[in-house]
Amino acid sequence: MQEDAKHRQRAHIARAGYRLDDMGAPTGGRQPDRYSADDLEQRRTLARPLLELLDEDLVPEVGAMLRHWQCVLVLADRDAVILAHWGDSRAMLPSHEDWLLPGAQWGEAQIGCNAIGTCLAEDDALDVIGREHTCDALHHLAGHAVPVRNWRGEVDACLALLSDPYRNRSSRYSGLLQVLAMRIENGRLIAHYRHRHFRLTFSANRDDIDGPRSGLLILDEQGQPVNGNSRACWLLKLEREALTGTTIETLFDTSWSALVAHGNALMPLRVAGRYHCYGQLAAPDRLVDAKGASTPSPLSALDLGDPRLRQAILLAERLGDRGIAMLLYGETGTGKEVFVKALHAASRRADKPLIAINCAAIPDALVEAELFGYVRGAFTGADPRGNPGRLREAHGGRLFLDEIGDMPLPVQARLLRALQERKVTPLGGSTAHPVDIEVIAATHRPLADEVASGRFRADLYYRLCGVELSLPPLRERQDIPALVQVLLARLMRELDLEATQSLPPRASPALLDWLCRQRWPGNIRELENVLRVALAISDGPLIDLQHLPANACAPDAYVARVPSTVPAMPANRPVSAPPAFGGLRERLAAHRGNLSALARELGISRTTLYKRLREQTGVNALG
Ligand SMILES: Nc1ncnc2c1ncn2[C@@H]1O[C@H](COP(=O)(O)OP(=O)(O)OP(=O)(O)O)[C@@H](O)[C@H]1O
Repeated sequence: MQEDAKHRQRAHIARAGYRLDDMGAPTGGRQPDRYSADDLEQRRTLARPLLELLDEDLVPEVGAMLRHWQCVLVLADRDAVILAHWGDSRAMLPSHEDWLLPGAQWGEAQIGCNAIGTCLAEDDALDVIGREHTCDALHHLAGHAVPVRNWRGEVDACLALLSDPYRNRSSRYSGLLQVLAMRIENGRLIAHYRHRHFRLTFSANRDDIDGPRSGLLILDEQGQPVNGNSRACWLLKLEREALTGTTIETLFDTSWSALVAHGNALMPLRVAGRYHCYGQLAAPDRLVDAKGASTPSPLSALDLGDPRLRQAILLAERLGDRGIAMLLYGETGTGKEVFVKALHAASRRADKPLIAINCAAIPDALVEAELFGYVRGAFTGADPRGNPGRLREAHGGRLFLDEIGDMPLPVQARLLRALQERKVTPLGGSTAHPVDIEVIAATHRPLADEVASGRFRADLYYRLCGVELSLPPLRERQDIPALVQVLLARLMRELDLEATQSLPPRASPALLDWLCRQRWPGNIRELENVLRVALAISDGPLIDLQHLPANACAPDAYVARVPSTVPAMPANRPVSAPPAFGGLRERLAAHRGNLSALARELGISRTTLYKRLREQTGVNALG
């Protein structure tokens, strides 16, 4: 086994030599190149969950060990760029200090054979000691590195321990790195699947079933394996991709129902008739939740690092269950609906209905019936069976009144009464039905202005506005790189590219820079559309400027879609800056009246488009 490891190690270093011969190996003692502060910031933003996991959980546990061993723990990203380091930098020669600064590039192309760059090139754990380094400046260094995997099993970072070769304790360093890498891989898998999937951990050692060295399989609700950690693949002698083609029965000589019947108790298993082990099943958090255990809020999943969005999330988390009406501000496409769904899912009413009504999308004459319902035969054209209305449908749960500013004045008076009395009387009826609902309303324009101009009732405004939350426009968000990554991962699933593309899509630094500088009148919806096309055009995992759709390619043309007079947003107060949608009727004609196609082109929702058409032309675009 040890011989095997030595052989692999020699093979890695030999292959590095061939690669470097091809590239023209750098030698000497020059300082490593460093990325600019902006680029580094983007890289650190993308790696934020990983950095937090290390900072908050792992490093505090191993910090004493690092000090005792006088070594430095280093995290580098997929491109071998140093993101952070911890520990005792006395392990390094003083002349090495710059080599550890965040942004330093340890790729083979930059500094030749070294633990970090070569580990990432080989996708395998590796030691590079003393003179095995290409650069003489590193001859007084011992490096040990392991690849770090994401939930898909792909290497997206590298952890290394660096020390003085005379203090080097190779086997201990490698052991520690392996445990850290396994904990990271397991943590990322669990975080990704925890809400909807079962987790089966298995190990020959019953006392170590919770340990990082146990196999971990992710199973869907029918018990079908969908993913697993590297250890599970090794124990089951399967490639990760092959897991989805197996069943519990073939893997463990037991049935899914037998596993479920054991609940979360430890149970003996046999790995495909070969050897005995122990297994333990954990239910999805969604199911555990129902039994009262606490899980992270789905709202916090929206927090990618923007301070204003974080403030809205914190407020919503604190006040979501206190019966306080909330008024949500945000331009079109900033994610108001996504936010409300997450808020509801995070609240105590999560298993009760969330009923949404878009006041802008319903003809004025029907809003009242839609909200309050009607009895049989209340008016011509009504459903002969009557209709309970949206307020009663939301009973026990939450009512989301989107585009509240468009609610007709007479309906506002009725809504106020219903909210105060907590009772609803359907149109044409005489019985008042009690309703218990939380209310959240959303608007893209300041409701206070609507009140001042007499288009919105002041008393209803105060009733709805227990607390104001605002979602920042995309152009002001500070977490665009992280959001791009989230959107790319989702679009990859949506476009079904997972089967054909093994690496997760990644935006190039140039593209991220460009995306961060746009005005985005259609906000996240528009960004999503641009990325959807770019992902479809690109034929590999790296999405770059040349993959942008034609209308976005020329940055000037793209920015010019929004007049330069668009006012800057005040820091804390979201004000709608409606994009310039001139010539809508002509554009609609060009799409042969297809509203969805035009909405897609403009990066706005169909509802917003419909409203803009009404505002511009005074004509009902649908009719
Ligand atoms: N945090 C997020 N992560 C990923 N996608 C998001 C996020 N927020 C919004 N989106 C996406 O952006 C698009 C617009 O979101 P949403 O419909 O919630 O915005 P909105 O503010 O309600 O828009 P409108 O006012 O036009 O109805 C959707 O496709 C949604 O999936």
